[in-house]
Amino acid sequence: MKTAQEILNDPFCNKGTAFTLEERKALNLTGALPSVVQTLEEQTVQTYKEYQRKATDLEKRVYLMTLFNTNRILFYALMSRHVAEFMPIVYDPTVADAIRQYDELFMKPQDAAFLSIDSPDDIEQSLKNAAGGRDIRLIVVTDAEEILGIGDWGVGGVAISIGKLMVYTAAAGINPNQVLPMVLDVGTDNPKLLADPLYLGNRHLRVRGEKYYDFVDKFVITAEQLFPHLYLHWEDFGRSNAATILEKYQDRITTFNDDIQGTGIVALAGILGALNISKEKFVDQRVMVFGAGTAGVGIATQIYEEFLQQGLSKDDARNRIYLVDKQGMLFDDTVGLTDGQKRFTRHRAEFADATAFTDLYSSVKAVHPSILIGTSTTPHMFSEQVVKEMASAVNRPVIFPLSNPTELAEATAEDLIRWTDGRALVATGIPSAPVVYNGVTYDIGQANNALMYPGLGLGVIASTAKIVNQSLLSAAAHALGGMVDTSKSGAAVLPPVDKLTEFSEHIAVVVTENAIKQGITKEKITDARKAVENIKWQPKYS
Ligand SMILES: NC(=O)c1ccc[n+]([C@@H]2O[C@H](COP(=O)([O-])OP(=O)(O)OC[C@H]3O[C@@H](n4cnc5c(N)ncnc54)[C@H](O)[C@@H]3O)[C@@H](O)[C@H]2O)c1
Ligand SMILES: O=C(O)C[C@H](O)C(=O)O
Ligand SMILES: [Mn+2]
Repeated sequence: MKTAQEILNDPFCNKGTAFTLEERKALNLTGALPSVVQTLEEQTVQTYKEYQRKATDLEKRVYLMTLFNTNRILFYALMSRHVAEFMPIVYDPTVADAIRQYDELFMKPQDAAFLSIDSPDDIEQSLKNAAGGRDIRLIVVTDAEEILGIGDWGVGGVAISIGKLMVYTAAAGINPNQVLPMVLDVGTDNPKLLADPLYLGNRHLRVRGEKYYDFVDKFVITAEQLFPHLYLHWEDFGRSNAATILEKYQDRITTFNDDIQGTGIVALAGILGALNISKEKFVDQRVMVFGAGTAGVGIATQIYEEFLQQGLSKDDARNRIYLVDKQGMLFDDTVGLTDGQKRFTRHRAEFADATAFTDLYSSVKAVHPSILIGTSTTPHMFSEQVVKEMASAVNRPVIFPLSNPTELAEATAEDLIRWTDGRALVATGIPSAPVVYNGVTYDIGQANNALMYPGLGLGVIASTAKIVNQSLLSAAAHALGGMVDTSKSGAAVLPPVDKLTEFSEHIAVVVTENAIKQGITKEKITDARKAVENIKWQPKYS
């Protein structure tokens, strides 16, 4: 039998003051708690009051993490009542501050697994230790080379895995007893961390090449053996490794890259929502993606797939997509292209003066895209000049500055609405307040993969899908893209985050139906809605 201290210090079974008198007696907790017995509701009132007293977002976050480490049911009961308010605190953008200060703020590992490339023989035992005998169904793993847009943060990047999983549970009811946040500590190329005496990770440069891929492979094989029902989510890997890893595993195991695929489908959903409002046709759009890295190429891929689905030939689909990166517009003879970029390059012969397109403005001027997406990690690049040039040729320009966190966004929603005289259909990566312009209130959708991955994940797990393929991703994008209120002027292109739990469940059901239809489920599932409802976890004391 566990001691009082073991029970009260285990966030998975601690109820704190909600232990009834009978439970206290049976579990040897009598006298180990103040005498009043509270309900879960009363506990959420108390903790929310205390939360509101915290002065800064980082203090709020530290408080919530303490609650998370103390009583997981109470944490999720509270978060489920305040999803939209807590998202920017436990997740983006405040998670970026927590990652930058990981070593200074460190108190507890928050049930994460830390795998070190310096001791690959410890992988199995480390995973077992972190799982503690739990039946793990979902891992979010990062190697932290490209955290949001803030670069390499080494072992501290584990906080993004933890944050993503908090959203999985709060939004979609993924059972928190069945998840494992992880970091692959393969070193860091961040000179600040390498020189910091407080740094908690491996103090050497990133290991690359064969040794890195062998380590990743050993992790995947071991995790698949230990956890036979695993859904493996990759987060914030660097530009070259992210795509290589996804391509290696996506046809073999149930796996997903959030930055490539999650971002691709949320951007597509936002575009479908925008076109519902403008009443324009998808196949008529010209798309420019600025910042053609992991997310940018992922978005281009989903848009390309949608063009194909809507009847365009491969060539016609490609011809509607333009990538712009540091070199300017990407052509087939551009130096330093990634494999992903090569799929969407243009021919210089298409333009009279193609040598001139070395920046975003000249590229926009040449093409006049109807859709402009930013995943460049570079703030202010959607300048007044760029936006006005685009808007001079397009009636309802669709403009999504998606770089995170806040300070890296290519533009603010407010500027975009103002510069286009209210014509732009805008979504941003981080939450944006509504913009009031000329008497109209413009609600701004949040095109963050957090709108998609929880529902997709719930559907994948509920359906026991063997793989996450293009059909499943498209189904998820369409499930979300159809949910805009087109009747109201100034409507957002995506549904609001305070409806996240509702639409995540809808996405999950659609994904499950799709997996059943494709015949890619491991178990025989017939009723999609029931399968989803059956696995949804609720934050309630048993
Ligand atoms: N909203 C979302 O859901 C979401 C999802 C994923 C990524 N993102 C954001 O997108 C950004 C990129 O993430 P990533 O994982 O693709 O990173 P990445 O490093 O893979 O890609 C960034 C790309 O931008 C290019 N770039 C850098 N500076 C540039 C400049 N001045 N001009 C043009 N291109 C430039 C780089 O060369 C690279 O190709 C980040 O800020 C991230 O937070 C947002
Ligand atoms: O983490 C986010 O907010 C979205 C995305 O995965 C990113 O890397 O920016
Ligand atoms: Mn990410």
